[in-house]
Amino acid sequence: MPSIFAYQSSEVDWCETNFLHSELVAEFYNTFSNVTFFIFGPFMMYLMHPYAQQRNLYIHGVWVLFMAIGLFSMYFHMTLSFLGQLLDEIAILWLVASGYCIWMPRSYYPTFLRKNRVHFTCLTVIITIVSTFLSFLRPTINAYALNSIAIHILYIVVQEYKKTNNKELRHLIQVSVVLWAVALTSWVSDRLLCSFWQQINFFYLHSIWHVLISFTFVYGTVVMALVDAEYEMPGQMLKVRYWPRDTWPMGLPYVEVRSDNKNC
Ligand SMILES: CCCCCCCC/C=C\CCCCCCCC(=O)N[C@@H](CO)[C@H](O)/C=C/CCCCCCCCCCCCC
Ligand SMILES: [Ca+2]
Ligand SMILES: [Zn+2]
Repeated sequence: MPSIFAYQSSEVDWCETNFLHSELVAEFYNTFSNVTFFIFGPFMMYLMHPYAQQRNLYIHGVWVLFMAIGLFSMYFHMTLSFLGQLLDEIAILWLVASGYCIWMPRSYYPTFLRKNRVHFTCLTVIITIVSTFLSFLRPTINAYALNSIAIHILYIVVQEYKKTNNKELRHLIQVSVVLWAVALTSWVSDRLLCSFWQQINFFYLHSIWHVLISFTFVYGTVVMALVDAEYEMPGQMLKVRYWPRDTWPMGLPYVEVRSDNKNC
């Protein structure tokens, strides 16, 4: 039985040809396409700092986990080791869990929790600890299980889309869903249609997934911050801004906190 650190000890192997560009890096493009996690992580931490100060400083932990995913994902694609695979998947699990604890609107909590965020956080942490142990049992299904969490997030986002008249929020939800749908199509296609992609020498779908899912996460956090603020930050208004310019057709969204003076 190979060591968990050994190159190619994972049962998962992505469509990109192994060791094509280097003897040390198994999947070159899949490894270096994780660079977006290292760029967006610290940058979003900086842009969202005023919001985190007002709402909850634990939000910075989300960006730390996001960067940890980039690091573990790089290690995984570089080695295709079992340890790399598990670290990557467990970090994703904890990122999703921390997103739930911070931003899940109370109206979606199970009724027995009576809209208590502390109790919801405890329940989420217990489920996440159990899932962390379960992830060792059938490692090949972990990624599919993680992707299926998107169905629940999508349900919440669609409900909030139907409720809101906020044009900025509606636009951000539309962009997030399109980004996520294209990202997921790339991920699934790399997994299931690899022989076709190899015939036409196009091995980049999983790299495209890395870039698109990191953009989805940035857009998704701004969506959740706006939804959450409607319930949890009365008297304060969140204004959506884009880096580097609000007027550019593409940019990184973030929120600015303003006092709501409509009662003055
Ligand atoms: C109210 C709750 C809000 C919680 C928001 C949490 C959203 C999490 C979104 C993105 C997570 C980023 C995951 C990046 C993974 C990158 C590493 C990677 O590629 N790993 C692969 C192996 O290399 C692995 O196979 C990937 C597994 C699948 C991970 C799926 C994560 C769930 C994505 C859920 C996105 C829902 C977005 C819906 C937007 C409207
Ligand atoms: Ca490969
Ligand atoms: Zn990956």
